[in-house]
Amino acid sequence: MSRPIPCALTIAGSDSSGGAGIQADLKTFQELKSYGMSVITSVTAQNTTGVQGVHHLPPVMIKQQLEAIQADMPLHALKTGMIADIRMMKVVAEAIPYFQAPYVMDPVMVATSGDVLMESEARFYLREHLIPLTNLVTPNIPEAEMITEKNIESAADMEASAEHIVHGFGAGAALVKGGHRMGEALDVLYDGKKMYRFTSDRITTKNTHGTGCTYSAAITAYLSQGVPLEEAVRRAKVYITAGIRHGFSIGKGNGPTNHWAIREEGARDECH
Ligand SMILES: Nc1ncnc2c1ncn2[C@@H]1O[C@H](COP(=O)(O)OP(=O)(O)O)[C@@H](O)[C@H]1O
Ligand SMILES: Cc1ncc(COP(=O)(O)O)c(N)n1
Repeated sequence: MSRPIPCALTIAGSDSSGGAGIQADLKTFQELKSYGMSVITSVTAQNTTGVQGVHHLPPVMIKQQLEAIQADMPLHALKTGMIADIRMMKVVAEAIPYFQAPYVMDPVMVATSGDVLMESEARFYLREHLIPLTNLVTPNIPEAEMITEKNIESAADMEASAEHIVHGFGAGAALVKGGHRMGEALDVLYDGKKMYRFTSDRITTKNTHGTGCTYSAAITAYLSQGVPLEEAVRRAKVYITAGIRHGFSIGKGNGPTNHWAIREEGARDECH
């Protein structure tokens, strides 16, 4: 009997330049051999220099997309990215339990370019109503600080933040990403029992558009294939590191990650 095809869903915003959002997620699912599906929350007019315009889809249309998938499609893991306001978050929060699949949340608040992608009052709704539904939350340092309302200076602070997000706000697990610090690119994972550290060398590059989207999509793809959480993060860290190392210098601003890198590199494991 042939194995069922792993199916992964992204609920996120569209990035017209193809580096972040829905486009990054679907490229990652495809590259990692999961069947990719999408629910679009907002359409952004965006390129490597920033976000020029945003149009939010009506919540009823987000609901319809979710119902279309629920009615017909198998699903083995899902992720959320940009969900800009409370009305959209409500629709997503109602739908998640019906999928009965691992849920990875990338709490997208501000783009690499500095453009705001989530209304400020929606942050509290996300914390109270969406985080408790997650199997994993993947904040970068500014997002983790926003969620816990505590500053992060050191690696120990990152670990305390991950614990706080799990025990204080009910996430299944938390991966606090250190892309915004100096030195080694350290991420910490806390799964409610154990703390893990994932590190790679820091790569000198401006091409980091879509790194958070790509990383959480890679974790989601591996989870859809039944890979356990810690191993899924370990493999996703290898994927994103290769993608950043071989990022594209296209456009005038922050170029995107390279989804072919891992194939071309032969999955060289440079993370520990
Ligand atoms: N310059 C870099 N060199 C190596 N890894 C990086 C670099 N910048 C970010 N990363 C890694 O990319 C992933 C995404 O992290 P981060 O940039 O913090 O997320 P976000 O895109 O959400 O801001 C993390 O694994 C982080 O450690
Ligand atoms: C539609 C959309 N979703 C998410 C991001 C964040 O991505 P990043 O912070 O890595 O640029 C983005 N720029 N656009």
